[in-house]
Amino acid sequence: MSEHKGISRRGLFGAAGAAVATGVAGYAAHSVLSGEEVQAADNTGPVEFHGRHQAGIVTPAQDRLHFAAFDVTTTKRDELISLLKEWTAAAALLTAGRDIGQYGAVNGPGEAPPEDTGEAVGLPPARLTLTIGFGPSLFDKRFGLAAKRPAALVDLPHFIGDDLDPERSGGDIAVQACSDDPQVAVHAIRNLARIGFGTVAVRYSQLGFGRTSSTSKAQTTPRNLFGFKDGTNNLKLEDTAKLEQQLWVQQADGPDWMVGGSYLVSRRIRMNIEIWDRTSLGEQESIIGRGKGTGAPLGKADEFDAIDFTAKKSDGTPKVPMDSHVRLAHPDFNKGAELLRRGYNFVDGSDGLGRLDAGLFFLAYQRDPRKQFIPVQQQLSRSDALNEYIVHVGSGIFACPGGVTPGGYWGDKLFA
Ligand SMILES: C=CC1=C(C)c2cc3[nH]c(cc4nc(cc5[nH]c(cc1n2)c(C)c5CCC(=O)O)C(CCC(=O)O)=C4C)c(C)c3C=C
Ligand SMILES: [Fe+2]
Repeated sequence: MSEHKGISRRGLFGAAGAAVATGVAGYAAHSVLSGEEVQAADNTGPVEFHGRHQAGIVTPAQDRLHFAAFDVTTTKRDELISLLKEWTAAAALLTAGRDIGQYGAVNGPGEAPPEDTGEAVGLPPARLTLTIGFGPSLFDKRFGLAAKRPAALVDLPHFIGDDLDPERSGGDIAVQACSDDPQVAVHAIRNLARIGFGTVAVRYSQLGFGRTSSTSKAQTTPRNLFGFKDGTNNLKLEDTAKLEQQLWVQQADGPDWMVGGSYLVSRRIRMNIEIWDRTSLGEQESIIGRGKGTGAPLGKADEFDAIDFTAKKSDGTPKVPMDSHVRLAHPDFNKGAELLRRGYNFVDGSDGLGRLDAGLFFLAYQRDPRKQFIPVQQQLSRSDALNEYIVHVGSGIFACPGGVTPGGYWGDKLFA
């Protein structure tokens, strides 16, 4: 862990006097990290919270997720702004691996509830990132934001096969917490929800494990619950020119408050793994369009070989079938559209019918969902061979603004 001022969770006990209480809304203003991302060799270190873009989008995907969608329960704009300020100050501390508040978990007065819930005491930051997004419903009449709703923040259309649960869909605000330690991610969401009591309420939340995408070429490609490598042909942080083209909102796109930001689409996709597990290896590979062992495109040897959509088998049929997932999702068949996928596996117990309630919590960031997620999903929902094994049961779309500068707060340009 890097050296910086303030009380780290590791050095917390008895150190309350070292906290300097000058932060936003009474939160201890420990100095922020001095600049570039600090990467401990064992992935326990912090990821810089401030910057041009929010962390948690293109920064290397961590192994665990706690995603929460909130409804705003206050009707007062000032209260919402105050909460966003408090959340920002807390997020800067949490991502630096520190307790929140002036006194943290255990150094406050014995008569009052602790400022920090305490379950992360002694744990390192574990690359925690906290990423905020604003849903379409926030731009209704309540907070005077209707004129600031980005044109790209559309309500997602119904897709063929959707079986969405409204209680697992939507949300005024989303916070994505990613970390390599599940306790650190859960602690972050729990404390943000606690700070928000009376102003926001959790609408739904989702835990995820085993990232299903790489967002950096330095990462190995993980596997999803169908056992396939997932994230091979993803946007990666090294593709800087492509990121400007496909991921980050540009000045010309507008609105101003979204420049440097990105749009998040979340889909809770239930995977019928018991049926999948009775499907032959050859059939599974034909459905995805890649080999299960190597992750290579069908007809190729290596994972990162380019897909040859023209290659034919001896019987004249395409090696990568017409209804295979990778063919239908590929930019060549989607007017060049790409996504930065950042999803996680989930298993939420079983469903009472002997089946695991398991799947993929699909998260994808993009510059404009009208040109990216929506047309790609329209095509997939019509023709993807994978549809026999999956069903989309939850959905959200969120405008994630650019990064916070020191002294600023989440959404400051939106509320300016
Ligand atoms: C609308 C976008 C997508 C949804 C929804 C989606 C669901 C989904 N995907 C897999 C498994 C794999 N997807 C793979 C590639 C891939 N998927 C999408 C988009 C959606 N997937 C894209 C854009 C791509 C890349 C296509 C390309 O350019 O080649 C792969 C292959 C490995 C990889 O490149 O990542 C797998 C495996 C599941 C199981 C799933 C729903 C549960
Ligand atoms: Fe996919």
